[in-house]
Amino acid sequence: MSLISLKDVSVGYDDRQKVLDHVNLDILPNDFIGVIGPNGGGKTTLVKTILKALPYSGEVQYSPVIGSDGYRAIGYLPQVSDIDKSFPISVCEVVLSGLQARKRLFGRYSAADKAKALQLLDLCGIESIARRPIGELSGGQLQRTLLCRALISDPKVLILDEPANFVDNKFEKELYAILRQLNDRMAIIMVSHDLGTITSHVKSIVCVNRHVHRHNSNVITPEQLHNYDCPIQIVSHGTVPHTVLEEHAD
Ligand SMILES: Nc1ncnc2c1ncn2[C@@H]1O[C@H](COP(=O)(O)OP(=O)(O)OP(=O)(O)O)[C@@H](O)[C@H]1O
Repeated sequence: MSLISLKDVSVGYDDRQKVLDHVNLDILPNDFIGVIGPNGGGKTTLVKTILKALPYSGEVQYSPVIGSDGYRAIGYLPQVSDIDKSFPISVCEVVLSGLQARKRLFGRYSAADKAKALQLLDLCGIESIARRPIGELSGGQLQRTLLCRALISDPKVLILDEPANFVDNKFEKELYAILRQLNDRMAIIMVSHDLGTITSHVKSIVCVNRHVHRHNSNVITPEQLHNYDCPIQIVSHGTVPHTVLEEHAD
């Protein structure tokens, strides 16, 4: 059964062309989806629509497991550039804020909540900076902090928007190992421009370029790439095999 179901969903920011056009997509338990597409193709818009954070037409249905507002059941790691680092709050407080409804920032936390936050910070290798204000963090430290915040409510769906931006190669490897473990108990949706890397970690691929196509495999064939309206560049890392595809016209 789907955890989240998008039915005939369209989104536009103004009267110009739709950014997402008649999208149908199901998110299933234990999915590990890589969301790829050209710059401006609508990947972040798709994620925000799944979170019901944007006006849309059509239906975004949450299963009873997710609840009516998705609060707690959907963990979200936004792009680091979306975060206001001038806000006077510590790393630990940011992580704990993942237990609050999105509209509230501060609340009372139990000793167990705080222990959980420290455990997650330890998992991500940043327990030593738990008290540091977020204004003093590097991009990679902030990224890890936001990952802990997304995980503290034990979500059923974890959504990551470009999680490997800013993190170093070492933590990127650790991150994928952590995600593999988490995938045993939660669906994961990961936006990335780095097609070569994500195809070796995800189970399925969703291509977004105004339209959305889901491929239930982590291998993309040249035929499937016809769904894009632009040339594709594939970047290879280390031992990840890469394929160079011809430019296609449509
Ligand atoms: N708040 C907004 N107001 C108006 N237009 C927007 C807004 N957010 C996004 N857009 C436009 O919607 C389109 C899709 O943007 P979106 O950020 O979803 O794409 P993306 O695939 O995530 O891009 P990128 O790979 O560059 O992060 C772009 O043309 C963008 O300019």
